[in-house]
Amino acid sequence: MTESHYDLLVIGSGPAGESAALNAVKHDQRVAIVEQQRWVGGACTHQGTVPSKALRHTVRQVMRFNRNQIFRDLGDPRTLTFPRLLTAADDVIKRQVTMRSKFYQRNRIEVIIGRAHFVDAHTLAVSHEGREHRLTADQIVIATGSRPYRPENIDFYHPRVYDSDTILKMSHTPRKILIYGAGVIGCEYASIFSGLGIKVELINTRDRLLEFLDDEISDALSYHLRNLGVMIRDREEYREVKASDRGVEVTLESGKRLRGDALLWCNGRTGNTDQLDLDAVGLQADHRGQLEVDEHYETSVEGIFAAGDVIGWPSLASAAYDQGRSAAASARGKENCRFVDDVPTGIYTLPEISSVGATERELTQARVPYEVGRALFKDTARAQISGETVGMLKLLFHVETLEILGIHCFGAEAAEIVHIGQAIMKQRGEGNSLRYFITTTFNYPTMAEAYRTAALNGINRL
Ligand SMILES: Cc1cc2nc3c(=O)[nH]c(=O)nc-3n(C[C@H](O)[C@H](O)[C@H](O)COP(=O)(O)OP(=O)(O)OC[C@H]3O[C@@H](n4cnc5c(N)ncnc54)[C@H](O)[C@@H]3O)c2cc1C
Ligand SMILES: NC(=O)c1ccc[n+]([C@@H]2O[C@H](COP(=O)([O-])OP(=O)(O)OC[C@H]3O[C@@H](n4cnc5c(N)ncnc54)[C@H](O)[C@@H]3O)[C@@H](O)[C@H]2O)c1
Repeated sequence: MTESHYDLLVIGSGPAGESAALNAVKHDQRVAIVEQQRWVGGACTHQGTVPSKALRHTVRQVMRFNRNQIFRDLGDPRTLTFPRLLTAADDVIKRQVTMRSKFYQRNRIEVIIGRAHFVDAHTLAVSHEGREHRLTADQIVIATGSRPYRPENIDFYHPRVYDSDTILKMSHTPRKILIYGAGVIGCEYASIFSGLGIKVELINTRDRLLEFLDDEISDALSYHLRNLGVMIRDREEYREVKASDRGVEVTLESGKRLRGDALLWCNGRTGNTDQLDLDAVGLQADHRGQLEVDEHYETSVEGIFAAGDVIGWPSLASAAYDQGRSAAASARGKENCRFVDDVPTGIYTLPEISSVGATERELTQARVPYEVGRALFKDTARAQISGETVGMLKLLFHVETLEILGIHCFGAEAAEIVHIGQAIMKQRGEGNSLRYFITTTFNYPTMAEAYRTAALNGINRL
C-alpha cells in the first residue's frame, strides 16, 4: 500500500473543494484533491448550476426568437425537444471541465480519482476500481457537496420518475410533467419546461413560492409562471406516487390525484457524508447528512474543516467558492478567515430573480422606518430596445439616513443588475446612500437607469 503526505487534503472537486485547494497551493502548501467522479467540477458542473443554467439560456433564446416578429418573418416558431436541449449543456460542461482541470495542472495540485473515507483525523483511504491507497495530511477539508434527497417510498429507478440529477438523462419530451417541490430547483425547472411548451404542474408544500423572497417578488414569480402556463398548487403534500408504463400519478394528502407523463422530484438535498466513515474521527452528521462548523469552517475535530453544501445554508455555488477559500485560509490561521453570511440570491427562473438585504416583511417586523423606490423595466429605454420589458427593481431604504437596506429585482439579467446596488450597500457609513444613484451619471441606455428611476421614485415619497 502506498502512502503520501500533504499539507492539505481536500475531498470533493466542486466549487468549495476547488477554491480550498487553489487557496492552499497559492500559499505554497502541498495539496491534493480527491474526487470520486471521473471528471472534476462537482455536482455544480455536472448536475447542478451549470447544466440547469445552460438549459435555461437555450430555452430563453428560443422564446425570444418565437416572440420577435422580425425573426418570425424568417421562419415558423421553433420548438425544441428535451433531449436536443440537453446537448446545449454538454458543450458548457466540457469547457468547464477542461478549464478546471487546467487549474489543477498549472498549480501542481494532485487530482486523485477515487472515493475517500477517513481512517483517522490525518489519514484518508481512497478506493478506486477495487484498489485502496492511503493519503495523510496535516489538515483536511471536507467539500463533498450534496445530492437530491430521495424519500424511500418513491421508486426513483422507474423511467418516469426523476430527480434533478437524473432529469439530465431524460431521453424523451413529456407532454406534461409534475414537479414536486417548489423550492429554487422546482421553480427553475418549471420555467425551463414551460418555456419549452410542456405542461407543468408545480406542487408546492408551502404557502407561497420561495417564501424567503420579498412578497412582491414572490407574487410576481407566481404570476409569470402561471402566465407561462404553469399550474401552481400551494400547500399540498404527497401521499403516494404511482408510476406505470402509461404515466405517473401523484396522490396528494388533500385527496387530489395529479397525472403526468413524468415526475421531477425537487424536494430537498442531503449532504454527502454517509460514505466518509465519520465515526473514525468522532464526527457526526445531522439527519440531513450535514456537518456543523464554527465561524472558521472548522468541525468539532481540530484540523478537519468543511465547506460548501455539506455544511448546509446557503447551499449555493456562489457561497461555496468563498467558503472553500475561507476554510483553507483558516487552516493556516484563524485570522485569515472570512465567514460568508452576506450572500445575494440569484434565481434563474423566467423571469430571473435576484435580491440582497432585507425584505419589506423583515423591516416591518423589526420596526425599521423604511421607504420604497421602484422602477419598472418597461419604462427604461434599454428594456424597450431589448424587448425584455417584464421586470422591476425595488430599493428599500431608511427614511432618515437614506441607507439602502434591501434590493429586490426580477426580470432579464436581474442577477447581474443587483450587483450594482450590492456594491453601494457594502459601503460603510455614509457611503451606503440612495443619493449615490441620483448624483452619479450612468451610461445610457443601460439597466443602471432603473437605479436612478427607483431612487428618485423613493426620494419623492419622503
Ligand atoms: C439543479 C441545481 C441548480 C443549481 N443552481 C445554482 C445556481 O444557479 N447558483 C448557485 O449559486 N448554486 C446553484 N446550485 C447549488 C450548487 O450547485 C451547489 O451549491 C454547489 O455545487 C455546492 O458546491 P460544493 O463544492 O459544496 O459541492 P459539489 O458541487 O456537490 O461537489 C462535491 C464533489 O465531492 C465529490 N465527493 C463526494 N463525496 C466524495 C468522497 N467520499 N470522495 C471523493 N469525492 C467525493 C462529489 O463527487 C462532487 O464532485 C444548484 C444546484 C442544483 C442541484
Ligand atoms: N439559483 C440558485 O441559487 C439555485 C438553484 C437551484 C438550487 N439551488 C440550491 O439548491 C438547494 C436545494 O433546493 P430545493 O429546491 O431542492 O429544495 P429546498 O431547499 O427548497 O427544500 C425543499 C424542502 O425539502 C425539505 N428538505 C430539504 N432537505 C431535506 C432532507 N435531506 N430530508 C428531508 N427533507 C428535506 C426542506 O425542509 C424543504 O421543505 C437550495 O438550498 C438552493 O440554495 C440554488
